[in-house]
Amino acid sequence: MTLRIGVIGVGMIGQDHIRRLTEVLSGGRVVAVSDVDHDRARKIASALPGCTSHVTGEELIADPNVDAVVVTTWGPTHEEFVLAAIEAGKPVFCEKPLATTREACERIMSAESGAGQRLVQVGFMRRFDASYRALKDAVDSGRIGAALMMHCAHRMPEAAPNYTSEMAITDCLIHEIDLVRWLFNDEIAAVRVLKPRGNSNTQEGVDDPLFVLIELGSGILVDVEVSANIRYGYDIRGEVVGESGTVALADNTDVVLKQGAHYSGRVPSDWRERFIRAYDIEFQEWIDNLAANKPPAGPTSWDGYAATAVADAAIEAMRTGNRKTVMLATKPDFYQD
Ligand SMILES: NC(=O)c1ccc[n+]([C@@H]2O[C@H](COP(=O)([O-])OP(=O)(O)OC[C@H]3O[C@@H](n4cnc5c(N)ncnc54)[C@H](O)[C@@H]3O)[C@@H](O)[C@H]2O)c1
Ligand SMILES: O[C@H]1[C@H](O)[C@@H](O)[C@H](O)[C@@H](O)[C@H]1O
Repeated sequence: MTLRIGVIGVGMIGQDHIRRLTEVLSGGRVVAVSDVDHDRARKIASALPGCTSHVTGEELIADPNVDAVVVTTWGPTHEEFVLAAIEAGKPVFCEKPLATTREACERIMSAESGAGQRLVQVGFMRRFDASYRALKDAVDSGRIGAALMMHCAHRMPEAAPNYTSEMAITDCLIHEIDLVRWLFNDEIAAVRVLKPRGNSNTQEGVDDPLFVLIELGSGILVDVEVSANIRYGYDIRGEVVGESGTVALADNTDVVLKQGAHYSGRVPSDWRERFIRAYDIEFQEWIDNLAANKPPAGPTSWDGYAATAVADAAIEAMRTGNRKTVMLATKPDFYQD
């Protein structure tokens, strides 16, 4: 059976996901699209066989030909579409963030648990990345002893013109927030945000880079550099320091060139290149689970909530310069593994 998928929001990542669902993966087909930019939606639909363009996301969700929904609109609009999909009883894959406030995430969790079935998966694709999975295997194997610290870097070559200091947290750091919760199977207890000397490549009024210190419940400390305008490429780094060894993500280059007494490799140009396989695996597993009538097995609404709650705390920490404790609700039984 082919899963008939509707995509709401056909901008950069929406189009990239449509490409993979159409050209790379099996078992799914994009049958409907929608975007506030109606012309863009119509254009995308006309290039896909048997695809309808809907004027609103709600119309798309109500379309009886749509079995499952992908939400790739701007963050503040995610809540309404995720809630509408839950209301319609349709599985929904929502790009990060699940929603932009913790209250909105709570409303989603309450609607989903009220519906009595897991319908939501959040697009934290690093959990599906081969390098991060190998990093987790190494940590879980105990070969480096207990993990004590982690150093991360989230480096982008050039921020979009609408980039703000808050987006460094809600759009970028949110990946590390989810990642360390998953990697160490623990919740984040507190966060601090420091502002190093500013990068002169960055727009006036934007704090870039940021240096973030995350404390996990177990006492593991994680530092994250978020650099939005580092020019040389899109570079995602991570090294876990254990009691008797370290394990780090390797550089993602296919070859190392040695020439003229130098060696070099490729640095990805953006997230599409760096995580291309992770997104493929994320979506193939999502389709396969739904086709087998199983609930989605990726990041849940609880994960989306926890990440947004930590991001809220980090924004407050950035504003005040102080350490901010993270207050999480009790994890509902519905989301216990
Ligand atoms: N997981 C990742 O690595 C990753 C990468 C990029 C983007 N994202 C997330 O995906 C989402 C989209 O990002 P993007 O870079 O594609 O942005 P984008 O601006 O390129 O595309 C967003 C699209 O949504 C449309 N849209 C906005 N509000 C809408 C609404 N109410 N109804 C219908 N359409 C609407 C816009 O017109 C636009 O076409 C964001 O939440 C972003 O954080 C995740
Ligand atoms: O929206 C993008 C995307 O989520 C990328 O994965 C992340 O590295 C970028 O920082 C962010 O701006």
